[in-house]
Amino acid sequence: MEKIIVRGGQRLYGTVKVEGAKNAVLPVIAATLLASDGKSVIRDVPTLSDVYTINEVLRNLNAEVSFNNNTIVVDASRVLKEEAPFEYVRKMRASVLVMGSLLARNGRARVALPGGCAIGSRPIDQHLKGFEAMGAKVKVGNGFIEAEVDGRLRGAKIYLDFPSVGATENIMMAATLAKGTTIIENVAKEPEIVDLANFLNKMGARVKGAGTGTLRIEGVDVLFGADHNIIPDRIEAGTFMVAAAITGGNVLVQGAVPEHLSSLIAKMEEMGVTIIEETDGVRVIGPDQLKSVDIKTMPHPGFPTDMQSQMMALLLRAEGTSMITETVFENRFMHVEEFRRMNADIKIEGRSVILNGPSNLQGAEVSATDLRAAAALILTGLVADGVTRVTELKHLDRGYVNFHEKLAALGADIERVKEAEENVVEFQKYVTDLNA
Ligand SMILES: CC(=O)N[C@H]1[C@@H](OP(=O)(O)OP(=O)(O)OC[C@H]2O[C@@H](n3ccc(=O)[nH]c3=O)[C@H](O)[C@@H]2O)O[C@H](CO)[C@@H](O)[C@@H]1O
Ligand SMILES: C=C(OP(=O)(O)O)C(=O)O
Repeated sequence: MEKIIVRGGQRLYGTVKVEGAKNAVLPVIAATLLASDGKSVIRDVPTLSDVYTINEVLRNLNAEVSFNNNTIVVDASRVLKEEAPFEYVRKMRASVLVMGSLLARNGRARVALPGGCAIGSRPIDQHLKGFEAMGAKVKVGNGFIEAEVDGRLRGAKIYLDFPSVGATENIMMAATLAKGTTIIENVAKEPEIVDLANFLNKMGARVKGAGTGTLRIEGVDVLFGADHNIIPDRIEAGTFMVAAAITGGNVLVQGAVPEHLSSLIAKMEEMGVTIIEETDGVRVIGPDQLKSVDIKTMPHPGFPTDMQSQMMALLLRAEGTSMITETVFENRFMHVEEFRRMNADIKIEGRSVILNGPSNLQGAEVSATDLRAAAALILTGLVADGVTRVTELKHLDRGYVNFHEKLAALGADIERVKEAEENVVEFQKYVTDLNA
């Protein structure tokens, strides 16, 4: 088992570069299946386990995929298969995003039912409602969802009950090759939706309205491979912004796009953090004492749920009482118990968490409950007294490239070890301290 070991107490200084966005690249890779002619070239792709998983999904569907130097090339021009098995969907829920493309290209798709996960039940009823409105027959049974259409999908008017990111993406992809025009209302407005729409339009699709509440998609007969650069990862950027602020450091987060981060910037400024927009990114300077604030997660441009646990780490250090309310996922507070192990003064009340700060944080052995919780626990370790060991790093590797190395380059006392190596590392530290 691997662990990250953090020794608290170092302020972070320097520059960190943001990778391409996980949540943009996954739907873009799924969209490459729509091209029956030509290759797609996707650049600035982060080397994350989720990316390797979706590449495997595509290869199993008979697409040719190569991944070198942060660039993916996909040739989906051969006849595609139609099934994404449970082995992939279990590893990564975003595998369901191939459904819209497959249905549009093949007229049939079979994808394993995702099931619940550590942050909530996460149904996909809104995706399926969209496919049905476009003429597909959807059947759920034996752990699979099967969707089939006679001939081509047909343009339709669809209203989403909630601005679901995945449903917006899946239905948008399906609609690109439908006969006629599709209008989707109450759609998600996340920057990753805009990135996907831009890629689809480069492929020859006609998508309008991305970034607003309504999408209008005129179906076309054929789509072609296209060349595309993925947008910077706003959640990775936000995580390093919190790392700078929590340690009272001064860090330039290179590649961070301020317009994608406006709710986070506003909340951090309310807490007393200095944020400076520079030409190539965002500089974050942490104050000596953070102020408490209240936060409510919402669909974009509201405060992102994917920054909730990292902000919780920051609020543990703030003076006074703060409240965080989670409205996007019904069960995204699993990390609270782990924070408690680090002596956090924190309690759950329904869909909210109340924090009384600043907590006198202590290093402890903690377990990552999901991807962002993994990052949040490591951030807490940066300011806790003593040593923090974080396990279950498979979650971290889904969304962060070389997280501990990037933090170490900024001055953190952090390393990643296999369990057997840990004793050796501890011994080396002991000898170094003795000689100091
Ligand atoms: C790969 C990716 O991009 N993941 C992001 C995406 O996930 P994902 O696309 O799964 O998130 P959604 O926006 O779809 O889900 C938001 C809420 O809507 C509910 N819902 C969703 C679809 C549906 O058919 N029915 C339904 O009830 C979900 O259970 C959840 O409570 O957006 C989330 C919300 O910003 C982020 O946390 C994830 O990091
Ligand atoms: C919840 C997340 O991702 P996913 O939807 O892929 O589980 C996330 O990125 O924080």
